[in-house]
Amino acid sequence: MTRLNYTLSDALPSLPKSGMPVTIITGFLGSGKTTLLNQILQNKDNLKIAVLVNEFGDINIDEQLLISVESDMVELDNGCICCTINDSLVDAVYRVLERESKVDYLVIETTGIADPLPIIITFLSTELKFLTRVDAVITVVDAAAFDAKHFDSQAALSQIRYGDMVILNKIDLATEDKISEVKAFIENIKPGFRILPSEYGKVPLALVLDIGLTQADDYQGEISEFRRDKSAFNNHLANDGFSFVSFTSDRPLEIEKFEHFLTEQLSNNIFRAKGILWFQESPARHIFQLSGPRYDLQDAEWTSQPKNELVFIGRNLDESLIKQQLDDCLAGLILPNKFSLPNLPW
Ligand SMILES: Nc1nc2c(ncn2[C@@H]2O[C@H](COP(=O)(O)OP(=O)(O)OP(=O)(O)O)[C@@H](O)[C@H]2O)c(=O)[nH]1
Repeated sequence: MTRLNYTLSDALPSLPKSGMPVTIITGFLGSGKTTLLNQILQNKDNLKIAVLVNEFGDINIDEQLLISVESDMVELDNGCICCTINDSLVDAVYRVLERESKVDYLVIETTGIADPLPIIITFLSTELKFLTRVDAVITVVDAAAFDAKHFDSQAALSQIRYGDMVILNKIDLATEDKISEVKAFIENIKPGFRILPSEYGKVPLALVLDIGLTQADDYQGEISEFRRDKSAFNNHLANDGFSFVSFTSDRPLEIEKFEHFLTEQLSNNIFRAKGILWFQESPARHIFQLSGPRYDLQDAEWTSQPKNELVFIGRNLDESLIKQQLDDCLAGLILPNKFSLPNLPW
């Protein structure tokens, strides 16, 4: 990946202000949040950035996709912090604040189906308001996939409504007309909104970190409502109807069978999939990404025992069917030599 010409020491001469600055990266499934986070981490210079990654599913794929971050700087939280807010989020932020080596900045990546509002409110209305400063809520939008139906997801709309700026990502995949259409849609929700077009999250860091966009006073109404009825903020998953299916295996897949699964069997209610794949035919570790109609595989090296780890996210998923289809992609059992049958005398 190319390094940006901006360094953080150029960009952020004024750090720190009061409280640890926090940037919340939100945006729908597959829009490019982890890609943006990787860009930030690759260009962070000497700034000590801790990241809090919240993932929907029971396998931490994002952790394995994050590059150039010291492992002790990542806090993980499976599930969805917007649904289990307060305690787990507050605890995770405390763990960051209590680190021996001082952390300069915290970046949070929410799940793609998270409503960012409860997360923002947790920072603005709990004891975290004395310890941190929400700098900006950045919404990553897929310029090619987003449309006025916003994936039939309340959370996707909330991500725009409660963002402080939009990174209009994947412009390489969108036509000029589509980009204008998405911009107009966003403008309509938030007139005058800052919209930054990008490819693979490549944006100058000075435009995304320490920009002081979040105005706590704007949230007084929501904070009162939240204090009155927390549950109203917690039911988006039921509304949006997303679920996940995860699959792991210590046996390799067969490439041809897996391709057949992708092209012939994959149900169209699967919106997003990601994982680490092991193919019988290849010594490489393959990073698999599927977002809407597109998928790709990137080669990497194994740093641990090869295995398959996959998560599928969508609506009304048939878990047993997906697992059966993937089981059918596994290579046949190969008996290790020591278990092979001896030459019998007859
Ligand atoms: N063509 C293209 N692909 C992109 C761009 N940005 C990200 N991608 C790809 O889109 C896929 C999803 O990107 P991620 O960064 O994992 O998306 P995410 O928002 O973190 O996804 P979730 O964690 O599932 O919500 C990956 O295959 C990325 O390589 C872009 O600007 N152009």
